[in-house]
Amino acid sequence: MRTSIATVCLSGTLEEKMRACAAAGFDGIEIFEQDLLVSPHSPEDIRALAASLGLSLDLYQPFRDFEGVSEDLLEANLYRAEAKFSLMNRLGADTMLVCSNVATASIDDDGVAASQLRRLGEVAAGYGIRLAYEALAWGRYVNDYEHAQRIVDLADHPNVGTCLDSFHILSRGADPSGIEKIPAEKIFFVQLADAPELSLDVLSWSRHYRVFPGEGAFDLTAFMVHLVRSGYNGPVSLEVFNDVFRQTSEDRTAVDAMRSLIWLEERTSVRLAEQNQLSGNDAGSRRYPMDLATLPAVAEPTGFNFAEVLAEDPGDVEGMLFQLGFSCVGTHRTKPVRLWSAGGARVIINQQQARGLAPAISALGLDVQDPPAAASRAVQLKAQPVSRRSQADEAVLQAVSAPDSTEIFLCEATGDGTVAWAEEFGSDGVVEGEPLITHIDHINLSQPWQHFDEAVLFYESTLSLVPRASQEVPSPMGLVRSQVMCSSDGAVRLALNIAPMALEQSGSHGGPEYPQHVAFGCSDVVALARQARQRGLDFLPVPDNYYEDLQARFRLDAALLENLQSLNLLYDRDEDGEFLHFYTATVGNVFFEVVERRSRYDGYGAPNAPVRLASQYQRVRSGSRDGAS
Ligand SMILES: O=C(O)c1ccc(O)c(O)c1
Ligand SMILES: [Mg+2]
Repeated sequence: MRTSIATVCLSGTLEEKMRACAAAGFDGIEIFEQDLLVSPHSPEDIRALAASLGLSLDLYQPFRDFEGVSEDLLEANLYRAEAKFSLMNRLGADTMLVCSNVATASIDDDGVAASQLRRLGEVAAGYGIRLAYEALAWGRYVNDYEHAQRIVDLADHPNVGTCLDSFHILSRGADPSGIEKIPAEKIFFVQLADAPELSLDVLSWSRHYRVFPGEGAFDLTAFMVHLVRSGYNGPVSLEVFNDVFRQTSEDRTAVDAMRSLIWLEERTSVRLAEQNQLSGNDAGSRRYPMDLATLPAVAEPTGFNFAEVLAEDPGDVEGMLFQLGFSCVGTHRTKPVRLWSAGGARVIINQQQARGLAPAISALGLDVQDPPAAASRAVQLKAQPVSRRSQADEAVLQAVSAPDSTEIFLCEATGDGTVAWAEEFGSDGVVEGEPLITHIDHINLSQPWQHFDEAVLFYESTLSLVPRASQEVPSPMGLVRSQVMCSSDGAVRLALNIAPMALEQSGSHGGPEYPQHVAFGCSDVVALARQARQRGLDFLPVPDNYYEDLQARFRLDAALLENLQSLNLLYDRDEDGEFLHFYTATVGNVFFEVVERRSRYDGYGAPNAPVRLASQYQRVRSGSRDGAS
């Protein structure tokens, strides 16, 4: 599949955008006219730059408000078009996007629109240029791709074809299966964009909220399946108007964009094979002109192998682990790194390269079936491989860096509770006795607001974690958007939170910049909390108002309520079961949670999240670990 991207997707100058597209691995680009108009470089310079970067100039766009106009206006429009055709000849671009008229059309007649497009096609032919006619979802008379196609058919000129844009088609709820009926040679160009579900006028939705495939709610895989079946084999181009992408690093956005397209290509190939099998076609013998690349298929992760906290001075964090019932299993034989363990939960405390750093979650390990295949898939999806110094005889660990810079280690699942690498700590990683903590239940990673969509796409495409419904949690610093990403059996759960901006700024007055946490699963949270209290654990305090409300909502047994309140435990209940949990104080940028899931409770105590955020905020404000409790 030939990949392309519109320059309008990215921030920066035209030159910066082009370099970012090339570095991310795109085959070509669409030049958005505005980017050229404001550039100090001549069309010839841009042509030469594209050639030196190995980028084809697949499209020049947009040409607006052409068809359905009076004869006077048509003359002016043809004059305007001819200027663009000669410009395109200088650029070396041979396809121009003509979008349906939104402003100046006065004649609602397909015959008129078609004959005017035909005249434009005749002029274009003289310049060797093809016109791709696109129905904008808010076009005056033409806003539907099948309507645009009827006009292209009527125009009946070899230089006049269609541009399909998934946003305009899917935002209006149109059925994309009609794409298969369009002759492939009449599809001159294809643009892809996804979008979140929003109730908004379609123009504002399109201009501000488009996202890359896989980051929104549209079924772009189905769209692509119809496109492949049509026989189309031209560029598949991303055209994403997004307020955030336009103001953040173009290099980073281009990589996010490329990841979305590689992943879409894979899912399309898988969906096509499934559908061919269902309909009795032999998938292998069924050939379409478009070649679809695949990725190493990997099974979803089966559990957390470890969490790692980086800290220059880890005393407080290790103290909390001890208070929670963890034991120090050993120190690494060559590095200032210790392994702490309780049941199947392992926490690595790493003092290497931690100078000046407050404690923070730096890495997590996932159990996977085939670590090299999982790492190779992630790297093909543009994840940065992580290299860590290791001795010749140490286990080779596969790892990649997530967009939030957490390092994700892909570890071999052993199934018996041991881990091979623990040997380097002089142990098999299992501690004596029966700790109440059994495993890592979930890990919560704060995400800078501008990289949230990228993070969700990353974790879903590279690790096969599936997003659950997202939540909005009120906090004193603003609304916190929370997105859980989960393996299907819940063995791996990541909770991604947008860090509100106020929290970012709180770093300047000594508070946590992006506090993140590890939640441990436990078999008896009341007993564990009692033991932790005896050992002097600093619990996150919970206000009395919370317990009054809890009683009003759940009519708890008096003894349970007393237990909860005296131990700073939080509580939730739904049709599936009950959830009891507590939080520790925050040290640097990290804190811990302990949870007990009763029956089949599958959530995270969402109604309690505002209580936690407010209590943490109180502590940051009061500037002491004792807070206002
Ligand atoms: O929003 C617009 O005007 C616009 C312009 C060109 C396109 O290809 C498009 O999909 C939208
Ligand atoms: Mg478009």
